[in-house]
Amino acid sequence: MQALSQTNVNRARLLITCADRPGVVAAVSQLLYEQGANVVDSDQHTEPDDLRFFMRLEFDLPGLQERLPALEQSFRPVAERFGMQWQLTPAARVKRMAVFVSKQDHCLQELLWLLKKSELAAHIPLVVSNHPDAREVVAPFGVPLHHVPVTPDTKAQAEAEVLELMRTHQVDLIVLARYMQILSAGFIERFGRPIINIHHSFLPAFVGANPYAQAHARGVKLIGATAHYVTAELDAGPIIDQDVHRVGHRDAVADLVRIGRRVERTVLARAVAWHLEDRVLLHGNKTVVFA
Ligand SMILES: Nc1nc2c(c(=O)[nH]1)N[C@@H](CN(C=O)c1ccc(C(=O)N[C@@H](CCC(=O)O)C(=O)O)cc1)CN2
Repeated sequence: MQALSQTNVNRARLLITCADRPGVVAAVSQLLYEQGANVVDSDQHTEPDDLRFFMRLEFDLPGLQERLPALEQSFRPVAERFGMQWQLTPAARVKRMAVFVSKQDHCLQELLWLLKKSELAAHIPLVVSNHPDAREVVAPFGVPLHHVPVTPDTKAQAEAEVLELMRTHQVDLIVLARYMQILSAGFIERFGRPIINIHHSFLPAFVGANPYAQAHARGVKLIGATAHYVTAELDAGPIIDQDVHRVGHRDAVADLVRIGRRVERTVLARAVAWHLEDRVLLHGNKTVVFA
C-alpha cells in the first residue's frame, strides 16, 4: 500500500486516452460535476495523425478517499461509451520508487537531494546497485542499498533477486540512474510496471554503451541526455524528456562526460517528476507530456 503524502487528500488525477470524437470532454466534465468534483486543472491533445485523444484532469472531491470506489463505478459507463483507457489516482497516494545505479552516482544524488527537499513526490524504499560504491551516497539519506552483483553467468539469478526485492518493497516505479546493466525482456515483463532510464546521449543518436566516446569520435557540436521508458530493445523506449549542451573541438571525451553529467541529472529529475505527477501518457512508442 502506497503511503499518503501530506498533499491535498481530496485531490485526484484522471488520465484518459480514446479515439477523438465530439462529446468526450462534455461527458467527462458532466460526470465529475454530477459527482460533486471541482476541476482545478485540465489539459488535452488530439494527435492529428490518428485522431487519438489524450486528456489529463486534476480535480478536488471532498471525502475522496471514501468516495473513490463509487466515483470509479460511476465513471465506467462513460469510459465504455467512448472506449477510453483511463487511470484515476489520488494525488496523495505517493509512488514507491526504486533507484538503480552502477558507479556514476550524480543522477542518484540528484534524486535523493530532491526527495530530501520534498521536491519529488515519491518514497524511495531502496537503492539497488551492481557495485557497492553508492553505499556511502545513500547512507546520509537513510535509504538502504542492496548490492546485487551481476555477471553474464549470474544475470538470471541476480534479476530474480532484484525482482523479489521489488515485490517485497511494493515498488511502483524503477528509475535506472546510470545503471549500466541491460535488463532482460523477462525482467521487464515480470516487473510489469514503468521503468525509466537516463541515456547519456540525445537519442536516437549513440545508442548503447559509451555514447560520449561515440559522440567525440563523430565530432558533434551538441551532446545530450534522454530520459525514456525502458523496453526490451535497448534505449528505444518512449522518450519522456531530452536536453542538449554545446561542445566544441577543444573538448575531450572527459569534458563531454563532465558537461553531460549536468544535463543527465536535470533531464532525469524532470522526467521522473512528470511521471510521479501522472503527467506522461503513452502513445505507441511516443509520449504525450502535460507538463
Ligand atoms: N532492457 C533495457 N535495459 C536497459 C536499458 C534499456 O533501454 N533497455 N538502458 C540501459 C542504460 N544504458 C544506456 O543508457 C546502457 C547500459 C548498459 C549497456 C551495456 O552494454 N552493458 C553491458 C555490460 C556493462 C557492464 O559490464 O557493466 C551489458 O549489459 O551487456 C548499454 C547501455 C540500462 N538497461
